[in-house]
Amino acid sequence: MDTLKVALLGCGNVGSQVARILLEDADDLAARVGARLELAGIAVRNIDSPREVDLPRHLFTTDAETLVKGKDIVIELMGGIEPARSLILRAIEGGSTVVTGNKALIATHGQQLYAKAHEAGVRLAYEAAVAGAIPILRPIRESLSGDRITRVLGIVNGTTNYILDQMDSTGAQFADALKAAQALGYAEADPTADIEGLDAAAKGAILAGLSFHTDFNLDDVYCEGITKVTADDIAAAKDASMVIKLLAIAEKLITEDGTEGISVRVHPTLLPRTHPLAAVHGAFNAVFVEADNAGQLMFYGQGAGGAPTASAVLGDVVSAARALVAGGPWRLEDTKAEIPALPLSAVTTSYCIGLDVADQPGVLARIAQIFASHGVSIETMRQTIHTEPAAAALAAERPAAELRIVTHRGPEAALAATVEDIRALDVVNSVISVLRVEGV
Ligand SMILES: NC(=O)C1=CN([C@@H]2O[C@H](COP(=O)(O)OP(=O)(O)OC[C@H]3O[C@@H](n4cnc5c(N)ncnc54)[C@H](O)[C@@H]3O)[C@@H](O)[C@H]2O)C=CC1
Ligand SMILES: N[C@@H](CC=O)C(=O)O
Ligand code: NA
Repeated sequence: MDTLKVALLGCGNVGSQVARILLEDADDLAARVGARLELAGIAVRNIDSPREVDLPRHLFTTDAETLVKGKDIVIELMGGIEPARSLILRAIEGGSTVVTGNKALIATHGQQLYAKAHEAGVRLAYEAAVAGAIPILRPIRESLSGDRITRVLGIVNGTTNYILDQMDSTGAQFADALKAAQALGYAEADPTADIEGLDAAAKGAILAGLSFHTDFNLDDVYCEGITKVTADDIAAAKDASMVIKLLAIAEKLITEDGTEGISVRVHPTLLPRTHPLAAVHGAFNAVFVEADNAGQLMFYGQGAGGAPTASAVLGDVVSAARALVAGGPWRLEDTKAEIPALPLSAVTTSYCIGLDVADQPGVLARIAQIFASHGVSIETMRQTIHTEPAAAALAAERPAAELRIVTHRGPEAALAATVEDIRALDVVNSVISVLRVEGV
């Protein structure tokens, strides 16, 4: 039986699990591939760092550049842009198949990497980059390639879903929930990427690119993270039988002037508790795909964590290794559509606006008048009289009330302008929160 040489770059949460599976399941993998996958080496920063998985010391090297030379398959699990990008380019130029889980890299330098892989006739696979263990990229790229996708909507970041879920179900504080997500191996090396929505935005760009056969990168994605979501927002959502989730949404839209475009956005979103995505707990992810002929599909599973993500990496490795054994050519999509990315202002959505207002006659009428002036229609309005007035109300020395207003769907630009005009009203102490609503 032939042997395929595999280099592994990075031995953290995911890399260590990939190494474990390559060694423990070597016989099974060989039977599935038709060749043995020989782990030739693992590039690390420090050979003596403690690791969760016990791996043979002779495999470790700090010389990643030499390790990638002459390998059939290079697996990149270091994360970050450099030196991951240069090492991947070197591997591609050397004729190696590359498997990576690095969404930050694919969403920023994907086009350069695909072009190089295309030129070299090698495969670049990254199923682990989006929604961890969930097979989502291959179904979009292959199973749905005969259909027309119109919308992709999902929870694609495990860390933020874990944090929001803990805050909702146990009343945990944001910082404690984040620490737990880090300890469980869900968070990025710098968790800012998770909580500011950038990780989900990178995944949104990748999903949009494959779904709409065009090139998108991180800059095309409107991105809002969860750092402004407060315990009060979560409690208010609960009162209204809603839940807050960080969603990535990519959809095809026709603008007012008839132009077709794609909107890709990531933001905290209110969903009814009866919505299927509301039942996605912990670090689980779920992605809805809507296509012209298939209708609605939902993909669900573990979106983060060492072993689940390693499963997706190994899936790509086995698939690429089989292609190498069969000696068949690897074809990437040749022709791309050129559908523009649309700004957030082109989107139609619904808002839930939380306001701290003066509790006095005429306030509701003045607020309602502003909605009317922007053509935004109110669906529900809920008023709570503060037992403990907010700081802004105390400063204004007047009784205060909290309003939660949910609008009907309307143009994002009109909704945003409405909020700005309301913010300027003298009877409004503060705009407590603005959350978009889906699924109602
Ligand atoms: N942890 C997760 O749940 C998931 C992670 N990913 C992606 O997989 C990749 C790896 O993630 P984790 O394993 O969680 O990260 P990690 O931070 O646990 O591991 C990365 C490892 O690479 C090593 N490394 C970094 N730069 C290096 C260099 N120049 N030379 C040698 N070693 C270097 C680090 O020392 C560390 O041990 C990232 O791109 C991440 O976005 C994708 C899906 C899920
Ligand atoms: N940090 C990411 C890891 C998987 O992509 C997440 O929390 O989802
Ligand atoms: Na995946």
